[in-house]
Amino acid sequence: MSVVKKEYKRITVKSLVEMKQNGEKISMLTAYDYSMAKIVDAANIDAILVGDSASNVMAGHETTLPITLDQMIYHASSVVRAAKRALVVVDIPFGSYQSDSKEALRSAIRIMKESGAHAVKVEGGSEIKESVGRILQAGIPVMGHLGLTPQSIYKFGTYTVRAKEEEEAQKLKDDAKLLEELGCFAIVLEKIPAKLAKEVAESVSIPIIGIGAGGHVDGQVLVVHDMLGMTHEFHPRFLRRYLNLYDEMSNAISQYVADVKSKDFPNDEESY
Ligand SMILES: Nc1nc(=O)c2c([nH]1)NC[C@@H]1CN(c3ccc(C(=O)N[C@@H](CCC(=O)O)C(=O)O)cc3)CN21
Ligand SMILES: CC(C)C(=O)C(=O)O
Ligand SMILES: [Mg+2]
Repeated sequence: MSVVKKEYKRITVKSLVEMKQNGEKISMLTAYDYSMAKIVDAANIDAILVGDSASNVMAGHETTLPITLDQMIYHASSVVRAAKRALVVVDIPFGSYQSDSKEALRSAIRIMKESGAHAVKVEGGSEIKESVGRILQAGIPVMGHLGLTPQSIYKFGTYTVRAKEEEEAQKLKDDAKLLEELGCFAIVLEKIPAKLAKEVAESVSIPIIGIGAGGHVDGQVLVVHDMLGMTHEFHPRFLRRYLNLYDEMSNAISQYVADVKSKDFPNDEESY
């Protein structure tokens, strides 16, 4: 009997750029652990984001600020072991790239070396251009992130739609151009008007991946726990829920508790 090994064609940063050129939309979801990443990868997702939203979803923090570089590397290495096909992108966490470009490069190198991921993502535009440039010079692909940038939540105070006013919209457009010129392979645009996101997507040649940025961009990203309905208290307008896993899991776990209490579990067939 011959063992047929399943062949996967790895998605690369180049594949994503080609997908934009061919008008094929890019699908991206987060994952923070091996079991979830296995499922996401096997469903033919194009890219997996090891988001610093792990700070909220995995660790229960109020914001993305507390998660550390070591913790991101732990999540990323678990995801990399599962992902056979998807491109794996890792958020550099707050505090690991803002001080200076050397620190930024050191953080990016640690992520690439210790997790085996394929690219990093950073929040911001002109403020971090030296850091982005330096990481790119080392041969590490960088994804940008503009619009609602959760690592600077305390500067804004709210998670409302960004760049509704002309001045902020113009800065966002300039930042997108700058990130493209620096050599970023893609940009996430979070929670901005669809019209502005469309303009940006049409003005740059690198893929624009939206979350709450409308349908006229090159791809979409969501937090996987949100679209599966595990974070049932979170319901922004941009979120489409494909399952209500919170309810399904609650019911299953309640049933297990009841079965143990009533001595229904385990039965003879489940015993030795
Ligand atoms: N589970 C989860 N999903 C995410 O998409 C996500 C995280 N966590 N953590 C990091 C950031 C934070 N993000 C957010 C947070 C809040 C809204 C939001 O729309 N919140 C309110 C509205 C707030 C307002 O208008 O003032 C809402 O409608 O739920 C959007 C994206 C996106 N990221
Ligand atoms: C929401 C996405 C884009 C993200 O940055 C994250 O999950 O951390
Ligand atoms: Mg993030």
